[in-house]
Amino acid sequence: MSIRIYNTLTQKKEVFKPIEEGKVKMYVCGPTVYNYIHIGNARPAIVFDTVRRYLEFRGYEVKYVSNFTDVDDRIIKAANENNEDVFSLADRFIRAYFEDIAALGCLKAAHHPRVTENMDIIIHFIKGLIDKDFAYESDGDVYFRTKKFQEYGKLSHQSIDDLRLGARIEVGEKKQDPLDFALWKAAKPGEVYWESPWGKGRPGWHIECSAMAREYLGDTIDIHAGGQDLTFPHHENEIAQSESLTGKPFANYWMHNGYINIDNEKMSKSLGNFVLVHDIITQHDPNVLRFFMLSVHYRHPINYSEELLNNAKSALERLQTSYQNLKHRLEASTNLVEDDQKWLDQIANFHNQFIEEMDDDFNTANAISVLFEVSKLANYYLMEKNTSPVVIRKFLETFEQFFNVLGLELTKDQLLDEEIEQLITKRNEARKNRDFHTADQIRDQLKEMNIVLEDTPQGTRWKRS
Ligand SMILES: Nc1ncnc2c1ncn2[C@@H]1O[C@H](COP(=O)(O)OP(=O)(O)OP(=O)(O)O)[C@@H](O)[C@H]1O
Ligand SMILES: [Zn+2]
Repeated sequence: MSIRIYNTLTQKKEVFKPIEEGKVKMYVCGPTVYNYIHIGNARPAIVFDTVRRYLEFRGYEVKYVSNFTDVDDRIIKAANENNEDVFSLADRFIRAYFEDIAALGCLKAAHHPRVTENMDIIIHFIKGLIDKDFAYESDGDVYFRTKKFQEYGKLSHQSIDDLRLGARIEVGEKKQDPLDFALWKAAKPGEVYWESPWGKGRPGWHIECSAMAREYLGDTIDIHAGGQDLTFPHHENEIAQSESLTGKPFANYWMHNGYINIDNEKMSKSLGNFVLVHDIITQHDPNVLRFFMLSVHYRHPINYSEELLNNAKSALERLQTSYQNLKHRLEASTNLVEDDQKWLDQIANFHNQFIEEMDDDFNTANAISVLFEVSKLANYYLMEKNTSPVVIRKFLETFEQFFNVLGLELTKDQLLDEEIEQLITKRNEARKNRDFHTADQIRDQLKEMNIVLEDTPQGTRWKRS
């Protein structure tokens, strides 16, 4: 079986064929760093990190690049409001971004290029477009000549004529046609600027990604990704710029994640309806947030609520407990049992199912359902009187592999079911011996670990609070 990817460009799932066998070049549009990221911004980071992990699991060597937009209007505004210079503000939020996404289990990219460190290659790219008459200078600004790129609209499936209907030239813009967009913006007085052949200024947003993707990955890349809102105009413009310059396709597969919504409205900084990753990971294990995101297919919207996050927490804990119980039992299993093969076959079957689901456009939601099937089978197996280390190890390995592909952690500071049972037995013995001091100590120790005991005529019951 091969991996199939839903390609926004063709609006179809397509079999994935890399440009170079065994290698994948992948570019994911990164954040504009003027604030902490909210959980909507975290979705592309988590989703495409999982795509990368899965491609690596399937044997590809992935070169993953994700940029920082570290100069733009919003950054300049935030820096002014904060009485801080643009560079130090951007730097602060880049550091915060790395901390947040590392907590969420995202691997580092091969490169995290910043716009301000790639000004030469951006200016060079713009010059190339002017030389080919795909761009023109106008009073210190440079604009892309959109109508010259015949295929404009192919990613967002809109015709140039339709787009023209909605386009206006804003006050202060010096373009020749309403569809043209800025590649270089002349600096306003007092603004941060870079020298260029067109005077002091800074780049437009779209050109940055075209230039940096080409610099770090080449003319044509395999996968270009980002949130759904980037399809138009950002990615459409990236295609126009890159393909006009090189005459080659820019990216073979375009992937877009759906929104994180709150009360069915897109979470965004401008609407103020956001939950910062920075805050939420002080209250919840970041693994829970990652698990929550991956429980839904990446193209579907997620309506965020605290309740859903709590459900994700219990679901993840069920899987983790199952793993812990297996681990605990491993030491106690010595027998090779005759029907080992029957269990091993069932586990292998789940293994194949997991791969089938992930091959199908990275369906993490269904892959997680397979994990629950593995866990159900494991719990059932642990009820057997004789267990074999071979089978237990296979269960453990399966959990470890799948959790690793999803970027999730299996262990946490929690007592195993069997450890709890042992402590309860010890406590009951102490009570029988009228050693109430020890009995109380055990009860307190368990309480600290959020385990509540209830003594009933049938014996002691326990639950996690
Ligand atoms: N609510 C959301 N759900 C999913 N992805 C999102 C959401 N909001 C932004 N993104 C994605 O986050 C990534 C980083 O985007 P960026 O830093 O430009 O944020 P943004 O779109 O400006 O956010 P905001 O709309 O809150 O200002 C992009 O890939 C973008 O598509
Ligand atoms: Zn981009």
